[in-house]
Amino acid sequence: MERHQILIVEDDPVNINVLVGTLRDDYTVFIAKTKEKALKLLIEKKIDIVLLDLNLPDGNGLDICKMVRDDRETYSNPAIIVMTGSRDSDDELRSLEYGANDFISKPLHNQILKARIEIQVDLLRKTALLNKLARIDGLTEVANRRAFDESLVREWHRCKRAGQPLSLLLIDVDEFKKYNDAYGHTSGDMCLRQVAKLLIEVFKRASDLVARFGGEEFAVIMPNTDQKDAIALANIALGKMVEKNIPHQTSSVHDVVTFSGGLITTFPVDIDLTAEEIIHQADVQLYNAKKEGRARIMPAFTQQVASVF
Ligand SMILES: Nc1nc2c(ncn2[C@@H]2O[C@H](COP(=O)(O)OP(=O)(O)OP(=O)(O)O)[C@@H](O)[C@H]2O)c(=O)[nH]1
Repeated sequence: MERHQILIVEDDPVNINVLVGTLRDDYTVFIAKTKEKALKLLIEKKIDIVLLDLNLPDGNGLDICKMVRDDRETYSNPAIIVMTGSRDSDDELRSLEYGANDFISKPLHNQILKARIEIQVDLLRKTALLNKLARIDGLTEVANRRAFDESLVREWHRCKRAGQPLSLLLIDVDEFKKYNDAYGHTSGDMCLRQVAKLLIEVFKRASDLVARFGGEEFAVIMPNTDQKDAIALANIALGKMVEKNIPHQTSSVHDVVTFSGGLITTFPVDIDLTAEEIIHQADVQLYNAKKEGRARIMPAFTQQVASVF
């Protein structure tokens, strides 16, 4: 099971010793005795839980709460449990208002502290699972459109910064309406699952993303992939599709299921394209592939377009 990371923000050596002794067997523990060190660790490490003392030598612990909650891009977004010797209910209220998840009074009771931490860990696990499920297509179990949209924007920014090309392949199963009509919707579903499985097998780099783009359309984001490699991979996928030998007797293209692909490679990388424009250009190539007779990949470099939308 995943070992969670806890950051103890506390300057009292006695408290630190007690906390480390209580937690080190079950968690990876980091210690920050100042606000500054805590913020540094929250940038550098993926911290899951912060145990936060309010009175720190260089300021109030609640400043950390506020900064972390206001800037989720910079800091890891941990669960925060405020610990304080104060019995003041205003402190408790303010902690919660500043984004703390829980508040616990000192002196700490080890078992209660551990139980409170476990509640937060359980919530983190459930949230992570929900986030994952919200990005998966139920039928094919590849990334869904939402995950695709987020990934394309993120990867395109990253490739531009790194001066790398990005290739995008849009795939549409040929004459799929006829397939559904001939073999039934359930067979159609099974066919889409097989296409997804095949794409995952071909586009297997950790940075590649295979997604269901909609209906019988799939998309593959290939960061840091030039046109030559992207064409080669797309053609391997098409070859494997034919090899799968899924009968499609009513297709005018082939007697087995095939697909058409529109491929775009951003080149040069510094042009001012939006993610929507990249999709649009891949879609134009997909249209061309269909027009040219289907069961083929139509590649192109991106062209600067005046306005697409
Ligand atoms: N079985 C199944 N069919 C789907 C699903 N999503 C979309 N479709 C079907 O996919 C078909 C797409 O039809 P069209 O857009 O006309 O395209 P096509 O028949 O593939 O024709 P071309 O793209 O021109 O080759 C429609 O009949 C949709 O009902 C799905 O999840 N399961």
